[in-house]
Amino acid sequence: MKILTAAQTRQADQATLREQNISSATLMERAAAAFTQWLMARQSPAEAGEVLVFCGPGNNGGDGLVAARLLHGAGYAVRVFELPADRYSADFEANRQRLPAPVPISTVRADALPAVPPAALVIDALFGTGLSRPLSGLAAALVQHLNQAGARIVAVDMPSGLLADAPQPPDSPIIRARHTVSFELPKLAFLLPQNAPYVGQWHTVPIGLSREFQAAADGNRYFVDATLLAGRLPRRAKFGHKGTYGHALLLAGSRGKIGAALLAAQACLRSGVGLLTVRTPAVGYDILQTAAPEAMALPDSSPDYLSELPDLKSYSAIGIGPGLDKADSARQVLEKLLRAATVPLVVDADALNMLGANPELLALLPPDSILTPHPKEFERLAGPARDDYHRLDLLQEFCRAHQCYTVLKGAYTCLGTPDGALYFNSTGNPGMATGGSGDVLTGVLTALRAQHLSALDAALLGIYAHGRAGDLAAQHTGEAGLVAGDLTRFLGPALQELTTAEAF
Ligand SMILES: NC(=O)C1=CN([C@@H]2O[C@H](COP(=O)(O)OP(=O)(O)OC[C@H]3O[C@@H](n4cnc5c(N)ncnc54)[C@H](O)[C@@H]3O)[C@@H](O)[C@H]2O)[C@@H](O)CC1
Ligand SMILES: [K+]
Repeated sequence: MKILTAAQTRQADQATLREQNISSATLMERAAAAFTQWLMARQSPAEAGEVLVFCGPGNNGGDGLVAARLLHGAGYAVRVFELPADRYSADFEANRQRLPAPVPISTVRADALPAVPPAALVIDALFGTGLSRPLSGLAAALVQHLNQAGARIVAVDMPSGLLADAPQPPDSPIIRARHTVSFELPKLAFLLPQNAPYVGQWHTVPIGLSREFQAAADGNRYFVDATLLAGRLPRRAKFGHKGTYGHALLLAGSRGKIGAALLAAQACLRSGVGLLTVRTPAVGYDILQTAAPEAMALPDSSPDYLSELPDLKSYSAIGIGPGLDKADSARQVLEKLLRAATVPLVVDADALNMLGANPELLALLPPDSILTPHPKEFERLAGPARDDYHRLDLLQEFCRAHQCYTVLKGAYTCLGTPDGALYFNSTGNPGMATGGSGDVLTGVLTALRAQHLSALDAALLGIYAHGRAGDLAAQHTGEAGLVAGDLTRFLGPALQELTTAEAF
């Protein structure tokens, strides 16, 4: 799905009203009802305790007023507090009128901020996508007051004070929500680590926003879900043979890091490749032949580090990096590979660090290569980022400048493309923050590229299936117990879920 900006969200709102011939009040009722249902499914009136709804002057506040009415109707103990303002939105005014008389409503005053018991449930409906600048004055004081109260906060659409798609100055007052319940689509802000203390866990609830508008909207930021991947992974052909599914080469491993080569190899084998050859230093030969008998091993003459580039003519894709170490001989192998390769490359780990240390090599990257840095490796490639937003700018610039695909690994792994698009992955869990996870990803991506998928399809399917394998594995191991080898076991089911169904 697309990630819309705050301005586009407003336009989507208007398009929905026109398309469905409904009033803005109806859409607000629908949105607030979806929010309320989400809340009621998780907190009974007894569990919620006193529900304090804080409303700003716009439509976010209007959502809060509708939620207050619906919660009161369902037996929750509700109080409403509104921010003083010169002007309230029309739908705010209308819903203030509709608030049932037993629900107390008061105006927030700077000299007497309302008491917020720690056991209360706070609904933050102060500001949503209409926020145009950091909060100041009474709104800022109220946000700080609410954050300090220690009560559970559930934010409507956005934690108030956070901008949907732009950074704000450090120390701007922002609600620290435990949950943020947003409408239809996630906001860019939710996907960046620096905003996690404010957003808490985020959820989306459907409100029937115009599909046509979403499909046609300009923009190059996407949230990678199963719908976006539909049709990208073909079924295997009945009369296919191992030659149909490509021959991958992995250049990986060094003494003490043969495990990285092995994990990449196992992941590659589990991702549908027809044939796999692994080039390791001689120390890896017996290990690979024993632990991954399906792969062919092609040992280097050097015992501990790669030193020679093998003949490349048999391979349909090549992955380099896992466990390589920073030996000079391995750097020379990388350079020779960059000069010689005519097939897609996947570049990871120490191979990326070598590119960072020798930026002139970046010019040799074959077009449509996929790079898979974590943020530290990316910093070595593209320089330091001021914040998470600036890192995305650097990612776009880097991919454009080097005409490559870059998978910036993290909680919402972000794929940058040569044309400047950003794709945020939706799968995965913190259990995957463990040694070897990245080696597995390199194996998956190399396998998908070897099978002649485009760089975009391979990268999207690869990051999603890798995270999904992590989610399936964690159902068995828990997050803390997850090791990278578990991922390889669940790649098959993860890819199967994505495989295009046979048309009738
Ligand atoms: N787009 C959608 O799909 C829907 C949006 N709805 C709600 O409408 C919200 C957007 O409503 P609005 O556009 O009215 O915007 P908001 O309610 O987010 O805020 C706008 C109000 O805040 C004031 N304001 C903005 N920045 C401020 C600042 N820094 N300090 C003090 N005041 C400030 C504005 O003057 C205006 O009065 C969404 O977040 C959502 O909660 C729903 O009701 C219906 C569906
Ligand atoms: K809010």
